Amino acid sequence: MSITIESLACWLVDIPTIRPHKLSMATMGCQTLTIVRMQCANGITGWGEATTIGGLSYGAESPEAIKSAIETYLAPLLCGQTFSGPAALADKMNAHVKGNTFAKSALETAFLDAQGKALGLPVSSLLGGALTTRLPVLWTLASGDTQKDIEEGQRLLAEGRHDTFKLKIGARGLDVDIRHALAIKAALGDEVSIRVDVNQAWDLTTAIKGMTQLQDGGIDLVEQPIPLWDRQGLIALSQRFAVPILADEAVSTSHDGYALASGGFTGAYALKIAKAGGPVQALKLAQVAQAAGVALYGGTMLEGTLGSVASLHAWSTVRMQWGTEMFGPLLLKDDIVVRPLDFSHGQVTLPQGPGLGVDIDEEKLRYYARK
Ligand SMILES: O=C(O)C[C@H]1C=CC(=O)O1
Ligand SMILES: [Mn+2]
Repeated sequence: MSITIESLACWLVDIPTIRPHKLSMATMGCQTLTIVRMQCANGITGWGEATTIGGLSYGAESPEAIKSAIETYLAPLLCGQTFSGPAALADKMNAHVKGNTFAKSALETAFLDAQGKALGLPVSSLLGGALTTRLPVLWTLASGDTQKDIEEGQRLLAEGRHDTFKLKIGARGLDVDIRHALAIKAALGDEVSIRVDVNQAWDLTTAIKGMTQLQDGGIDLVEQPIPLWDRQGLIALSQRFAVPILADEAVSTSHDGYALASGGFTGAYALKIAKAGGPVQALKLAQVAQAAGVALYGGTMLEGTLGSVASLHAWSTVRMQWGTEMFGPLLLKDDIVVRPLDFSHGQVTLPQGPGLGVDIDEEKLRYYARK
C-alpha cells in the first residue's frame, strides 16, 4: 500500500540512565533519543527513533546531526512524496543523501510504522513475518566497578530477569580488565553466559593476549576487540581462537558483511538498525551472514522503546544464534511510550498491534524534549 508523507517533525529527547554506563570510549549518564513523527495522508502517523552512544564517541552522527540531517535535507526530500514501500523510500534517500544511516533508520522506522498501521499489520509482517513473539535479551554490566557489577548480576539472576550478561571492557589496562571479567564469571557461575565488548580498544597484540585469557576463563564471546578498520586482524583472530568473535563496529551494512565473510571471517555479526539505515537495511546484512554461515546477534545502540521495538520486529524474522541485547529501555529512568515492554525470564515480548505496536505518550515527549 502506497503511503504519502505530508510532514515530518523531530525532537531531541534527553532521558537520564539508571546508573552511569561505562564503555571503553564514553560514560553515559543520559541517553538522547532523536524522535521522528511522520504525518501521512489519511490521518496516519508513523513514529521513529535514532540513538547513538556518547555524542560522537561511538559513530559519525551525533543526535544533533541526525536531527539536522532530517530537518534540513531529508524532510524536504520526502514530504509530499508517495512511496509504495520501504524499498522506494530507501532508494530516494540513498539517491540524494550519502551515509547518515542513523537518520535514515529513524525515517525507515517511521515509514514502516505508518505502513503497518495503514495495512493493519505489525511491522514484522512487512519484514517477512515473525518466527517468534518472545526474544532473548541479555543485560550489560557496566557500572565500572567489579563488585557492583557482581551484585547487579546476582540481583537480576535472582529476579529471573536475565540469564546472560555482557561486560564492557577496554577502558582500563589489560590485566585489570581480565581480572574484572574473570571475577564476574567466577561469581555468577558456569551456567551463566558472560560475553565481553571491547569496543575497538585493543591493538592486535593486546587482543591475542586478552583473548587467550578470556578463552581460558570461560568467556563465551568477544565483541569487536580491535579497531573497525582492521578487517584482516579481525579475520585472523576469528580463525585463531575457539572463542567466537562478534563483529560490531566493523560491520554496518551488507557490504561490510560480505567483505568480512569473503575474507574468511568466522563468528557472528551484531545487527543494528542505526548502522545499516533501518530495519529493512539491517536484514540485508542478516541475509549476507546467513548465506556465508556467519551467526547473528540482535544489537542495540541503547535505544528507547521505539527504536528497540523497531529492531525487535526485524530480529523476530531471523534466527538469532546469539540472541539479542535489546535492553535499552531498562537502562533509562523513563521513556515516552504509554506501555513499557514486557521483559521477563531473559526475554522480551514483541508488541502485536498494527505498525510498531507502540503508543507515544505525547505529554512525556513534550516534557523530556530539549527546549
Ligand atoms: O555494543 C555496543 O557497543 C553498544 C551497546 C550495546 C550494549 C551496551 O551496553 O552498549
Ligand atoms: Mn558493541
